Amino acid sequence: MGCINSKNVVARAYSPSPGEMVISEVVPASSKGHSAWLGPESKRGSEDKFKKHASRKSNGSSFGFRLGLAQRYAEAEQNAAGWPPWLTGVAAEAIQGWIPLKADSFQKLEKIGQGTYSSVFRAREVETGKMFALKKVRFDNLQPESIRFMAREITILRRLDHPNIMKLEGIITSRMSTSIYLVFEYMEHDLAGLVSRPDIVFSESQIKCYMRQLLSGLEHCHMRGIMHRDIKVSNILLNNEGVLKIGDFGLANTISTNNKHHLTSRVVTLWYRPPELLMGSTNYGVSVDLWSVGCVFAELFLGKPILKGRTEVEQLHKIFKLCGSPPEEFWKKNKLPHSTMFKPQTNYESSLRERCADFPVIAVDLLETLLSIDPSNRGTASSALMSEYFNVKPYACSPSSLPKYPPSKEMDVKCQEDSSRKKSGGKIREVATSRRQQRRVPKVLQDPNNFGKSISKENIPQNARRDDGNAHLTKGKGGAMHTKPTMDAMSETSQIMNLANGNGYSVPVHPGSTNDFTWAKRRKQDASSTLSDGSRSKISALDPHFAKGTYDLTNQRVTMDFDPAELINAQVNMKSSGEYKHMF
Ligand SMILES: Nc1ncnc2c1ncn2[C@@H]1O[C@H](COP(=O)(O)OP(=O)(O)OP(=O)(O)O)[C@@H](O)[C@H]1O
Repeated sequence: MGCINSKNVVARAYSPSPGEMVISEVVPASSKGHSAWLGPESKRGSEDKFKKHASRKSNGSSFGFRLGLAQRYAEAEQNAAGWPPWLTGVAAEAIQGWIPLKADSFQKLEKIGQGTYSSVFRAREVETGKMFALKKVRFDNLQPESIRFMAREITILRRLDHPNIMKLEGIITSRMSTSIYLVFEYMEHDLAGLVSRPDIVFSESQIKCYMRQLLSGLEHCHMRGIMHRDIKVSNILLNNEGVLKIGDFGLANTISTNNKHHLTSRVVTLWYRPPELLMGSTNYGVSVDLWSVGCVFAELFLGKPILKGRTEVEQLHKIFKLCGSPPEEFWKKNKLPHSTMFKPQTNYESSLRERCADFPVIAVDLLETLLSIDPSNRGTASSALMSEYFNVKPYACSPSSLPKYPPSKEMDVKCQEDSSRKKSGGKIREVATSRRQQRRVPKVLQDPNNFGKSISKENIPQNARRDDGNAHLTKGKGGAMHTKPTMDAMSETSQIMNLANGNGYSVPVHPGSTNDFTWAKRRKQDASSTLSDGSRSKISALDPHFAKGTYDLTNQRVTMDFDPAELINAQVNMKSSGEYKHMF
């Protein structure tokens, strides 16, 4: 093993062929360079050793022993490179061939993004002055499943290499650290920020330009066997050169080719979630992303989300009203877990063409395909790119001709909304308070350790709440009130537990909502309600039951048996221990 000095090195993954696990190389950041690195040589050394062990014909136990030794050797090598043992111990493949970047190589600037389970900061690389985005991912380093879940985002990002996919430049951590920052190129905007600006109206050729880039990035993901599972405007980033990149692979997963593996249906942010997931499908494919792309496409024209449900029931109701309720064959063919519960008694005709009367007809043709209730009718990213929409005038403009906007992010929009709310004062606060009270009543959380036993939000220990310590109900982008992440994650967990346990289905119903989904309300089996911020994804490494319902990249079933409240507790403690305070 060579001398290792991680200072000022960047870790880059080479372009693997489709489906191949990434083996990466590490190169010095600059010609001024710093000493040796854990480069191909040293990696090759360990691989050769491994092969030697593996190729020798020996009995099973001896092979297992040697394999264990090889893994330990690789782990020790990674620890020596500066990776923390809690990471190398459970997710060595995610960081294979890379060296951690050092925190003091970056000057942390302002916060530019607040995801449900991450905070994103703008940062300047000290040596080059170049801007980067640092995403601090929340997870619990004491829980292997939580680490593995977080590492999955890294492994997936390293599998991808395309101009329209956010590139992972490196990872900041250290042997002593309990946290991780993912280092990305800095992007000035996200599509949520641009779409919600009233002064920005996209032209047809601009929309085509964005859509072409979005579909190209997605085509690459799908061809590499990855489904994103959280396509939405705030996960679509843009730089000042007009280049669009798909970001946030926190919920991404590999495509299950043989349909043997059950995937979780608790993915994709509500407003962008396809009907099959709302109805509990567990053997879906890349078409879930195409539905979300359809929602984004419509939002580019409308300037606001096309399907803004406040609950899962309402979301599905809105979908059927817009796209038409599916024919009888659909229900027979798809056999979705909750179809009997969600099958509407009234048949709806599609109202998409009326609703999109102002869009170009050719755009609605593509939109109709993407927003097909039946996933098999949505086509693929490649077929969308080849559709007539892109082959008629006005053609897509070139990215470089797109106007330059002042930095606009989802977070900026939220801040503006917050400050204008504050300015407008008491009246709105009153309304908000009464809405909050209204919502608090039915919000009952299932104790994940005790099926059927309900615990109210107020009973959740203070220190199990998220470190931002904000009020638990805030106003979302679209104005809908929503619960804060911990509550979301825990309520999500309880629902998953309900389903997994065959406890029936807690149909989420918005109090006082007047939608005509009475058939769903009638089937409600308890008072639980999932009130979501439809613009936020909700599952993460802090939600063990998400991991439970999904597969890691080695297709191993993930099992977990710990209490999410404890897990969150542990994380709060970890944060307050201050080990990392010196860093930023
Ligand atoms: N490379 C980047 N450059 C600039 N801003 C970024 C970058 N990556 C993320 N952001 C900003 O941070 C926000 C949150 O990032 P991201 O979606 O990766 O986090 P998340 O926790 O998964 O969010 P969510 O819960 O909304 O899915 C983005 O919407 C975007 O505004």
